[in-house]
Amino acid sequence: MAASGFEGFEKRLELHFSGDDPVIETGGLRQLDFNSLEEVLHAVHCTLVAAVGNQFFDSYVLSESSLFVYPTKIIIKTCGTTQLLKSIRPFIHFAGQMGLIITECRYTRGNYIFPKAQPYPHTSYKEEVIYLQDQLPNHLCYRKASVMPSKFTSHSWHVFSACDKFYPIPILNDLYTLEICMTDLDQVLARKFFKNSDTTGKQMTEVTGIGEINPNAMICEFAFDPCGYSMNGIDGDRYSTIHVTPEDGFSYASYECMGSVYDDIDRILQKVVQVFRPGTMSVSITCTSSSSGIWNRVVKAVEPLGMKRRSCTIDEFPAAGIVAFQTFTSMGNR
Ligand SMILES: C[S@@+](CC[C@H](N)C(=O)[O-])C[C@H]1O[C@@H](n2cnc3c(N)ncnc32)[C@H](O)[C@@H]1O
Repeated sequence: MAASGFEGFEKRLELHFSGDDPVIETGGLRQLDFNSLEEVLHAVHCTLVAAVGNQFFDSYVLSESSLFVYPTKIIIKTCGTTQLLKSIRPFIHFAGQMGLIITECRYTRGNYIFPKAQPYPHTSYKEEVIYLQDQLPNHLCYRKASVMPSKFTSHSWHVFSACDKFYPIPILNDLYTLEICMTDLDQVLARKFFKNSDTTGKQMTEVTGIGEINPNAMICEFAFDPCGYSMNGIDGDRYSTIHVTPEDGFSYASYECMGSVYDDIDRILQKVVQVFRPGTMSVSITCTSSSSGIWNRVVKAVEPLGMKRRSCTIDEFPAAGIVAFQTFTSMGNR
């Protein structure tokens, strides 16, 4: 942990693979054994603390955030001073042993609160991109790196994506990835993420209202000592995940989910804002269809709760599709 405080902002990596049908039908990457996963996490400098899965995917709560393993996709997000990008080579290696080949890589993150505490290769975005370029095989030939700005130096969105020659144009579907980063949490609400001697993660999920964000989700949570909270939600083939650093001075919370444009995203956003009442919030949506205008629904959902939109930036990336990055600040009535 950094001497200055805990770095809540996560680094997030999404890797896609392809292979023969029999490999995928028998579980694909879900067949990765425990020792292999431990080896990858050792390189990243974090550990497994809880796990739950269903017929579609496996989810793991980590000492620093979360890991999701689908048959042909891995999503791993880690915070603190972890070295997330060091997982790329081992994941590609273990997937290769199963006959799976990487087809796509996406890396996203916000702005570190304590950038000077980050170890190599996370010392700067430039260094991260050089490292990513070096780790990925040549067949991922379509690559783009960009920093999407906002009005605040504290919130910008770093995006890198790479894919092979078959997928430069995203496959259109109704799915999106929603990534919310919140700072300056309401202090009264943040106190709920501090443990008493007998507080359980399950109690935090209930008391804070997190359990109401998606009542259909099966939740696997962990309460850290003396404070901090992480959870993974599983709802069919969709995941959601929340991580909370409640300490004053560097409080941070994140919410992420995979959703469909037909879902009630307004309700999800409103519940998330009500659980944390952040001073500043960024909302990033990655989707393949521009016609959905899903990002406009974000403004309509959160402005009535006393958040004002301060910026909106839109860009396009190979395979990932459209990324819309918006920032909001509280109007002060929280
Ligand atoms: C829940 S973890 C996940 C971090 C997540 N990215 C975030 O900031 O929202 C971080 C919180 O747990 C606390 N914590 C306590 N023990 C920890 C440990 N062994 N490893 C990581 N975090 C720990 C940290 O101080 C911090 O408040």
